[in-house]
Amino acid sequence: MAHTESTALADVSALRDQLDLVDAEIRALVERRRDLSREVQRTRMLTGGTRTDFTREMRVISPYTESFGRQGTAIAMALLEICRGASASR
Ligand SMILES: O=C(O)C(=O)C[C@]1(C(=O)O)C=C[C@@H](O)C=C1
Repeated sequence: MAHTESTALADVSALRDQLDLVDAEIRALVERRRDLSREVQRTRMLTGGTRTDFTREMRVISPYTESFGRQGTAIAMALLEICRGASASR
């Protein structure tokens, strides 16, 4: 059955509501990831280690690249930057 224009607009609106919910879930997951990541970083630094572990970062990035290609790499790198904090330099 063909959609009328108003039905199509209502469908788009309902789908956008779902997208908004998914985006909110993603932001909550990023915050949770950041908290866990900072706990690991704090623990490592308390025992004399560095804030960053680039070998681990490569392992974090790899599955994102496998799933989403170049954009996956970019997502993973942005996530790591958020989780490290802007001031992290080592
Ligand atoms: O897994 C660690 O060792 C972390 O410190 C967490 C994390 C991450 O957010 O995934 C953050 C910084 C490190 O450079 C590597 C990974």
